Amino acid sequence: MTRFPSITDLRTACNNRPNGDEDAAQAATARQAVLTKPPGSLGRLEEAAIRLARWQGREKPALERVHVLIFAGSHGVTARGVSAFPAEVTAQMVANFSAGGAAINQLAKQSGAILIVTPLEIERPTADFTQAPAMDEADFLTAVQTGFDAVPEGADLISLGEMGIGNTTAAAALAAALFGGRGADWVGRGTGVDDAGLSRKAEAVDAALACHGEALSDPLEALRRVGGRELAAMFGAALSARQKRIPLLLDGFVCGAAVAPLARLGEDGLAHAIAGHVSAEPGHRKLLAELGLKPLLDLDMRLGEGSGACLAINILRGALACHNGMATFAEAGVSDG
Ligand SMILES: Cc1cc2ncn([C@H]3O[C@H](COP(=O)(O)O)[C@@H](O)[C@H]3O)c2cc1C
Ligand SMILES: O=C(O)c1cccnc1
Repeated sequence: MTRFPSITDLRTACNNRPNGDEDAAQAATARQAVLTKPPGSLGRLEEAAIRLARWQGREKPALERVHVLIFAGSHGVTARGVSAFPAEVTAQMVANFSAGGAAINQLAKQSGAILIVTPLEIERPTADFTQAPAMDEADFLTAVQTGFDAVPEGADLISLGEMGIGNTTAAAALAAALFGGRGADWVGRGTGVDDAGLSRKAEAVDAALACHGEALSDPLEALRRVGGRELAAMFGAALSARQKRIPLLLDGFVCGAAVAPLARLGEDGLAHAIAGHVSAEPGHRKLLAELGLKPLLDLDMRLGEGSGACLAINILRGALACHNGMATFAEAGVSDG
């Protein structure tokens, strides 16, 4: 069992990044070339099937055990008026998830996935990161460990998501820490703040950058100082999926920012990840460009909860239905040009 009693242990674990199965990827690539269609005509569905093959370690991947993991956390930065909704909504939405009433409940059911919601001390907000680190080391490591442990051995796919009022501001601060720029370059309207709210978000990010300074050049420190518990948990889950060689489906801006430290710790850090969608939060498109990821869907969604990723499971199912079920030119007696 992997444990992170200290940041040093976590740092060491982050260097354990097994590669995918190149033989399985080669076999899947060869199979795509002989299926009854013009080469490349299924576009990015072909790429997706090959990526699933690489990380599941088999020529014909499956999506039987798909887990949607949602993490929830509360944010001290909400005191700065950075969300259109009050901080209590986080706990209220966690109750709504349990009752089955949220968008993610419907989408998880519809996509044939198992939904697991993990609240991370939602009654205890992080510190306001414009003035102090959001989490102390123990708090941070507990959140990362919780996310790490939430990934089951033998899953076919892990799809990530979050709930946490104020967390688009944390995501913007983290993106600025990791990729440069100021608050105004990364903030968006989140739940729907007005122009004054948008300015307060940019100011909060700039204040955080000034407060933490050089410490933010370390990706793990950036996540601890300006992230949040649910972001740390998503990071832990992404690391765990990598170590278990399970493909990972990413949601929107908050999810993307949370796992981005893995890409900063090593160039191939997110090699097992697929971007489910691009959210309407403007920073997300920039973030995906920085990460070199192309989203499967672009539907102007800006909900979070893992909703965009969960919808994209259906696209992956389509990709695999073709990849696994189609006849080859030889089998069907179709002339292959
Ligand atoms: C009812 C409701 C349900 C949600 N589900 C996800 N979010 C999303 O909105 C929040 C981030 O936006 P901001 O940074 O503006 O607070 C996160 O909780 C995110 O998951 C929701 C927000 C609300 C209000
Ligand atoms: O893209 C996201 O992750 C997002 C956007 C708006 C609100 N919550 C999350």
